[in-house]
Formats: sequence, structure tokens, C-alpha cells
Amino acid sequence: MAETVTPSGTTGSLLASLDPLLRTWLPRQRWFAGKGRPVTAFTPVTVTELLPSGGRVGLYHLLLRVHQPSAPGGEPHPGDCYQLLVGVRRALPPRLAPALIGHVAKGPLAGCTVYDALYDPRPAELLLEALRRRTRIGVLRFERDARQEIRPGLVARLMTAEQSNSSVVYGDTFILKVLRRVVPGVNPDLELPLALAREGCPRVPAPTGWLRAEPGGEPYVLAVLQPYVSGASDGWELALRELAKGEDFTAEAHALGRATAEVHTALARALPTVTLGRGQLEPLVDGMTERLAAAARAVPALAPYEPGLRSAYTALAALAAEGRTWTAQRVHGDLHLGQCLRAPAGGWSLIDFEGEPARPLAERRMPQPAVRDVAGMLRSFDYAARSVRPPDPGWAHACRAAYCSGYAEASGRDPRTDPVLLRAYETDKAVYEVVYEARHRPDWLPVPMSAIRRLATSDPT
Ligand SMILES: Nc1ncnc2c1ncn2[C@@H]1O[C@H](COP(=O)(O)OP(=O)(O)O)[C@@H](O)[C@H]1O
Ligand SMILES: O=P(O)(O)O[C@H]1O[C@H](CO)[C@@H](O[C@H]2O[C@H](CO)[C@@H](O)[C@H](O)[C@H]2O)[C@H](O)[C@H]1O
Repeated sequence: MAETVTPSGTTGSLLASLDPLLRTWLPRQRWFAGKGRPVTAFTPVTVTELLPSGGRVGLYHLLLRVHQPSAPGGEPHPGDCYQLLVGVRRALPPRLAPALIGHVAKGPLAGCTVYDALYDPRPAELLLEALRRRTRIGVLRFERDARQEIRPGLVARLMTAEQSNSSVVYGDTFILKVLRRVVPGVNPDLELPLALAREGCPRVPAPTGWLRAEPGGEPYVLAVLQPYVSGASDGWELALRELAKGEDFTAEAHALGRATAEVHTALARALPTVTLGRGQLEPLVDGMTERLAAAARAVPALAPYEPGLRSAYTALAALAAEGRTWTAQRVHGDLHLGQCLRAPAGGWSLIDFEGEPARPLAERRMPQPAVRDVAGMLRSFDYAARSVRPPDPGWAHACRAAYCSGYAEASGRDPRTDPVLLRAYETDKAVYEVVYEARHRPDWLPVPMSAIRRLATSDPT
């Protein structure tokens, strides 16, 4: 049942108008997770009118459940829930052309244009103002850290980067990440940065504000505001730049290893850790094995390597059977060069603690060996070196070594001393990447596939 706040009574007509338009618009959005399957219906979860459509700009906040047939062989699915900010105008100014959702043909809104309002500075600024004032409207709760000030009047611009979500930058001061596919529960993208801020860890921007909602008693985190690291470059851009110039990146990789270790140490202090041994490790290994089998069904090119890859997991299970134990803690969960920002004055920050968006929330919040993040970064150096022509595996090798040394210096634990664990996590990550690329960027598939060939034949024992 939708919870609606509809002072002007136009919501029903808005939803009817949006239905046919969203069926073509939604699947084209980079952040739409259900690509490749038709959209069959929408159910509103909440609709909140932020500005009535009778004015120059109407503005609606929507949580919409999107119904699609299950993937072949997949479980029946209730449909993913997406967050939209829909603007309504009589005519769309040319600068907002990329935001167009469509033109309304019938009903009270006939002749109006509906569009993605995050492209429009005024509605985007309204969100910041609501956080500043800690507004409550309908089910929406705009909240902020009382100790951090938000200056009024900051100008909004939507980031154009390829993203899983959408981010708006205000002045050069804040960045608001508006989550697109949302799931109920504690969101690690807010939970972990808040925990790190409590620990005083300076490597992660501390959340300034957040938008929550509790439709039907289910809690959702919908957006997170944090300080904007002005003039920063992300690790991926920097790595590609250095690769293009044929320059060394090992000092940066070393510093990144240190930064990762500092974040891990703070997370282990802030949140519970557990010991994994016989009995606890098996579910992790089973998860890896199942993901590999599902990936091989989804991407047939992976199938010939399945037995070799599986040996990475059985080797780990064998160590547990011999009595080895590992410490597990909360981790970043999707660490790669693009999640690392370097400020102009130097110094790395880590962002985007959401974990791998395709995994269930409960799994993303489980304590895991910290080496999982290390493996993600090692894969990322490999990605960078293989995305240039000609590929430069020597560059990746040197960066991987420097990163592990930096990590070891700051944490006292060198990830290379546990090659079986590292190989299992690198394999799991490469398998994830194969599925990710097949789904989102098929041209990139050869990049993780080259790692798959290496990992299927390497034996660290
Ligand atoms: N605090 C920040 N300061 C500066 N830029 C940021 C900050 N947080 C995110 N960004 C930029 O926004 C992009 C997307 O952020 P991210 O949290 O990774 O979103 P998504 O989950 O949608 O990929 C990043 O790649 C980075 O360029
Ligand atoms: O940043 P996101 O949370 O959206 O992460 C997803 O997209 C990433 C790509 O944008 C993807 O990362 C893979 O490609 C990167 C280069 O573009 C590379 O540095 C990473 O190592 C590689 O995994 C990520 O896996 C996915 O979850």
C-alpha cells in the first residue's frame, strides 16, 4: 500500500502518466539493476509531494517497486524498489534535455513534461535545505549531525560520472548520494562512515546528513550527505594517467595500502570482530562456490575454468579443516581504485561503503576477513594495467607489491603471508567482475577473464 502525501491531489494522475514513460526510461538508466528483463508493472511504495505541480515546477519523491519477470532459473522476486525524484514542468528548458523522462499525453497533467529532477539545481537545492532544517515531510525524514553546519544557498550540480547511484555536489562543499535501488535495513554506506567518524578515522568523509524513510514500518536509508573532497582525483583516473605517461605508481599504491589498513584497524575497533575456523568458514566457502556456479551459468565463457577456480576455494576449506582460524571484521566490501580519492594536498580517502550492490544486505554487513578488500584493490591494479594498450602487467605487479607492503607497514599484517586466503578472495572478486562486466559493460569482459585464466591455474600452496 502506498503512503502518499498529496495536498494537491495530483499523485494518482502523475502515477498513471508516469507508468508508460518509465517503462522505456528506467531500463536505460545506468543505475537500473534489472537490465535485460522487461518492466511489467510498477507499484508505488511511497509518493511524497515536495512541490505541487500547479506551480512552475512540481516535485515528487517516489519509491517505486518495479516488477520484472525473474531471471531464467532465478528465484521469484517481489521486484526491486527504486528512488526517483520526478519534476513536472510545462516545458523543459534545453539545459534539462538530458533529464527528460517524457511528455504526458492525457489527464490533468496533459501537455506537461516529466523529468529527473536531480538534474535541476532548484529541486536539488531543496533537498539540501530540507537536511539543513531537518525537515519531516510525509514518511521522509531529513536529518543531520547537529555538530556539522550546512551553509544555506549552496548551488547544486548533478555529477555526470557513471555511477550505481546519483550524486549531487553543492558548491564545492558537500556531496549528496541519492541511492537509486534501495533495500530496507541498515545501510552500510551510512553505518560504516558513521562508525569510522566516531573512531576519529580521518580516511573517510564523516556523514553530515542523511535522508531516511520508514514506509510500512520498514526503515530505508535513501541518501547520504558528506563533505566534498574538493579538487580530488580518484585512484582510477590517477592510475590511468600515470600508466599513459609510463610513470611509476608504486608510491601511491603504497600510501593506498596504508590508508586501507588504517580504515580496517578503525573498523575492527568500532564494530565487532569474530573468529572464523572450522564450522564458520564453510558457509563463506560455500557462498563463493555457489557464486562461481551461478556465474558460470550466466556467462558461459567462465565454465571451462570452473574446476580450476573451485580449487582456490577447496584449498581454503582444507586449511580450516586442519584447524586454521582467521579474524573477520566489517570491511568496505567493494574496494577498488575508483573508491579512493586523493585530495590535492595528498592523502587518500575511501568512499562508497555500500558493498557490492548486487549482494543481499545481510551478506554485505557480515564480518569478513579484511583481505577481501585487499583482494579488491589488487584486482583493480590489474584492471588498470589491462585497460591500456599495450597492457602493462609489470606495472600491476609492482603496484600490487607496493600496496601490500604499505598495508603490512600500517597494520602489522602482510596479506601475502596468507596466499590461500588471498587467492580465494581474488578469485571470488574476479568471478563477480565477470558477471558485472557481462551485464553492464560487455566490452570489458576480457579484463576479468584474463585474471580468471591466471587464477584457475595458479596454486599458491
Ligand atoms: N566525498 C566526496 N568528495 C568528492 N567526490 C566524491 C565524494 N564521494 C563521492 N565522490 C565522487 O562521486 C563518485 C560516486 O560516488 P560513489 O559513492 O562511489 O557512488 P556510487 O555508489 O553511485 O558509485 C565517486 O567516484 C567520486 O568521484
Ligand atoms: O563503483 P561501484 O559501486 O558502482 O562498483 C561497480 O562498478 C565498478 C566499475 O565502475 C566495478 O569495478 C570494476 O571496474 C573498475 C574499473 O572501472 C576496476 O577498478 C575494479 O577493480 C573492477 O572491479 C565494481 O566491481 C562494481 O561493483
